[in-house]
Amino acid sequence: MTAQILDGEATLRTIKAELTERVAVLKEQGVVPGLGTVLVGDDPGSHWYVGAKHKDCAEIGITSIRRDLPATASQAEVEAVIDELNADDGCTGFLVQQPTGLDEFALLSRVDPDKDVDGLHPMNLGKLVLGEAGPLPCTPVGAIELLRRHDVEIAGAEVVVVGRGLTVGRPLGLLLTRRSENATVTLCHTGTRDLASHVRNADIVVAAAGVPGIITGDIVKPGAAVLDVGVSRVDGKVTGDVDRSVWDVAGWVSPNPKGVGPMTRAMLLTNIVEIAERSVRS
Ligand SMILES: Nc1nc2c(c(=O)[nH]1)N[C@@H](CN(C=O)c1ccc(C(=O)N[C@@H](CCC(=O)O)C(=O)O)cc1)CN2
Repeated sequence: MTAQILDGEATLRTIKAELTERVAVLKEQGVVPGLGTVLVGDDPGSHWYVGAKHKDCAEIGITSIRRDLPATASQAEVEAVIDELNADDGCTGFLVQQPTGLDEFALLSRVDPDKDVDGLHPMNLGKLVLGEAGPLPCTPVGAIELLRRHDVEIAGAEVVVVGRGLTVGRPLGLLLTRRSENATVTLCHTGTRDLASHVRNADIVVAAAGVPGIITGDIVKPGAAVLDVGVSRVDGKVTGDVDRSVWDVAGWVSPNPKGVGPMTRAMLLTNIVEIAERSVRS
């Protein structure tokens, strides 16, 4: 068996085409959505991600504001830029690219929750826990959208999420257990005693551990959907958590790159457009 591909790049292209039409409608109503990004330091990966986000915006008609700060920037200097974007009417929403090397909880908390396009402000994470509407974190919601758009059944599925980080594992567990998704989730992490026994039972596996090759074919249920969200750099190349042997056993695999990464960008664009649409309605 060779698994089918959960193609994030093709899905990003489809979502961009849908959003281009929604941005055009907003413009007819006098609203031009604008994304702001705050980038601290010289990390090449972060520079690539931020560059890609601005390119995506330009392609669908969203303006963007880029604030790049040196690695020597202090907490207070970054917070001053956040205050500036909070007050800027041309900025529909913005994000602070992670990692910054600074106090990230303080930075996230300082972003106006109504402009939080990453869905990572404590108030918006609280809304997710309470089941209230609000912007959702881009990578976990992107993983779910990737499954949906390839007709992988989520309701009733046994899902194993490997990794308990703030941007992927923890919010993904919350999202998948909402009534709208209705999955049963096991959240595994570095303290899990027998990872293989959990993965063997799963209809859907989401690997976000950042450990290259941690998910191997011998521990995957035949026909399962396996999403590779882990990002490590091995000899300068992006390497995921899913070993090549999984492709011979699984029913679906999201490659890495070109799987969930592009979906993170698609959901960021969606969050910006939704915030702009809400501003028209209110
Ligand atoms: N403020 C945030 N910081 C970070 C987030 C986030 O959601 N918000 N997530 C990651 C990085 N990230 C978005 O910022 C991101 C990751 C991956 C991709 C992507 O398209 N990747 C490509 C490959 C890129 C490469 O070759 O390096 C792919 O998977 O095909 C986009 C955005 C951490 N920080």
